[in-house]
Amino acid sequence: MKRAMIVGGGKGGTALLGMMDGLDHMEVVGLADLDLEAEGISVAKARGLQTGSNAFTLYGELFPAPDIVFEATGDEAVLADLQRHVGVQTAVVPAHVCNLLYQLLIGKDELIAELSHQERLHHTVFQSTDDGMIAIDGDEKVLLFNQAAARMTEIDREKAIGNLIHTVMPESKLPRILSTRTMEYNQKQTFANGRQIVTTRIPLWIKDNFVGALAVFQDVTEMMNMATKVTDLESVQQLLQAIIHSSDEAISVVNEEGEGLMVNPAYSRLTGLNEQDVLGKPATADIYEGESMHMRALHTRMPIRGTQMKVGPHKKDVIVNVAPLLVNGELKGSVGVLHDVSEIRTLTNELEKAKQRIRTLEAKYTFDDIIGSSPALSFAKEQAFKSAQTPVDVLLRGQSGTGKELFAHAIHNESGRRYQPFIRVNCSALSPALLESELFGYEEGAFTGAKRGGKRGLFEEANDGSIFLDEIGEVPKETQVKLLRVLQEKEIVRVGGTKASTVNVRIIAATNNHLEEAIKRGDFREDLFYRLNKMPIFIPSLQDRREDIHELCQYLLHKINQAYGRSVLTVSDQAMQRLLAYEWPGNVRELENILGRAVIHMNYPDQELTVKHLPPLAETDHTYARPLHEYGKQNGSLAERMNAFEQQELEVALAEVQGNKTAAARALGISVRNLYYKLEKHGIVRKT
Ligand SMILES: Nc1ncnc2c1ncn2[C@@H]1O[C@H](COP(=O)(O)OP(=O)(O)OP(=O)(O)O)[C@@H](O)[C@H]1O
Repeated sequence: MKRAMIVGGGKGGTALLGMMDGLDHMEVVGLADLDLEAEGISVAKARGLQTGSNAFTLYGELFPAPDIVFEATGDEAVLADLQRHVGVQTAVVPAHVCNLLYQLLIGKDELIAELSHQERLHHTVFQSTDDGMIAIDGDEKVLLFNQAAARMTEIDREKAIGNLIHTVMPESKLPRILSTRTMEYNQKQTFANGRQIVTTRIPLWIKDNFVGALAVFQDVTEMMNMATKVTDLESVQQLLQAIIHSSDEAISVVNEEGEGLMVNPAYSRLTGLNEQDVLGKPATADIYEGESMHMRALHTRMPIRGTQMKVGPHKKDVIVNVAPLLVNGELKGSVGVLHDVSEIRTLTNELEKAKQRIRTLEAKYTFDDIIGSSPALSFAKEQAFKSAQTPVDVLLRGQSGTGKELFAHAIHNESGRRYQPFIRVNCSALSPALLESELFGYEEGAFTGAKRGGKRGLFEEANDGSIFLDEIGEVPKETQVKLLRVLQEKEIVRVGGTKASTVNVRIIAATNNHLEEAIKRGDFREDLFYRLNKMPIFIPSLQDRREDIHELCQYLLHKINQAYGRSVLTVSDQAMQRLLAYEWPGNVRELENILGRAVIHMNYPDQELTVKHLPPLAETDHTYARPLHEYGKQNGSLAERMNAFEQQELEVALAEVQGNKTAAARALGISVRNLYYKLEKHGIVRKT
């Protein structure tokens, strides 16, 4: 058995020590190394071998002396000296052989032990962590694939381990680390199944040896989704804020505690308070006078509308609407909208003005709406049309329902005052006292119940426009004086007042009364009559213009169809005969009523109005423009027949000259006075 000594306690020496364990013919007796802490020294000591830092010393101490000295990559010069002085056999083991030996004998075991140790450690860590971990060796084989990795990649662990990473996970970037050997921190990656991860890729070194690469990663899919949602929420919030900010309504929002959360620029403009003054402050911060409606809304969880209060340093009068903010039934705060009362006042004034303008539009008819082309009606229209062009006051005379109001509208609309007010007053509909205060207005305190500040009268309201005094014959005598004053002086005096004020109003009066008789009875002032009667226009009664009945029927049926949603187009010949034969004491209004009633009696799809639809009409003796020869066939005394003839002649003569009495009297060869007498006798005046 040969005795050997090893010089060098590094990897080479350690490797030689291990290798010689298995040799039968050689025994290691000592190991020298300058570094007494070297690995080989520790192993040698553990085996009870002699050790030392100096090869010469150790050689001398070893007895019997060794037969051979091995230099394991140590100092070859030392070895040569040793051989020369001591005469011992020496051998140099080259460095790469030493490394190989180490790898083979010790390093490999150690690596395996290390790996298995690490694997155990890793196994515990790997499997218990939520982080995914994948490790590959230098050949790209999967060494580690923990449960979290399997869950995130949806790849079976058993199928992954031992296989090449790119066959298991083609998208893996770990092979890159094998070539770069550089760590990659927090890299974003998307797996084949769509899950998003953030991974850190680590090169694996064991001692100086590069052995593979490890990836440690977290699934951030949920986080990314959350982040998107948060971003969405943020943009919704931004959108809401932008809406609130762009609103012209003053808005304030408080949280569930009643602390200011948001106000918009309109709020600041109205209250004079900015964000710093209210945000995070109690809801009462902006109130100068009144109770906080925010707090009440939060307390009651009910909206509150129309509360008046004063806000801000300028004590602005506002009306507040507040509503609680409930999200899924949970109270989140309250939102308030403030309205400037002064703005509301302005709006009210505007509304009043608009109302007045609408009232002027109440003069809705024009001459085109006056239907009929009979000479009598055409004459009246002509007169009215002409007078419309002048400022003259007009007196419309005619039976009830002949269209006097229609004429009044048409005159106003044809005049230069068409864009100014048109006020209609029915003088018979108001009590004498009320009529006077309505027409002329009153001063404050004029009577009990008079409004503070007094009230404008209708003449004042109609200033620059026209006033239509319907049923002028019904005006009480006391008021007639005042009317005369307006007509003559264009001045009014309010009830209870003394001061006269000027008005610029055209008067269009109407009556179906025989005013001349009223004068005789003392009921109507003569001076007023003559003043009004400067421009009288006689509207012919319907029985005096039966030729218009056809045209009127068409027009009125159209009007009724529109009102009742019907489509009646014609009147049968027989029904028309009936209508033509009737006396029409109620004139066009009565015709409209009769047709309306008939249409109601018709079945829905019927388009022709026949006799059966007509309500009973009182037959009349007055036949219109009956041919002369037919008079001979009439019954009655000569006086009666002459009477009827005279009436017929008067009517024809009047119609031919469009109601002009002077012309009619001339045509008949009688005086105007006599004509009036005869018209009166036959009741024709009342009708025209
Ligand atoms: N020529 C006409 N063309 C069309 N409709 C007419 C005509 N005349 C009268 N009417 C209609 O007959 C109805 C009565 O007319 P209006 O009120 O003008 O008569 P009036 O003479 O003022 O009556 P009253 O003296 O009773 O106030 C209204 O519906 C009106 O539209």
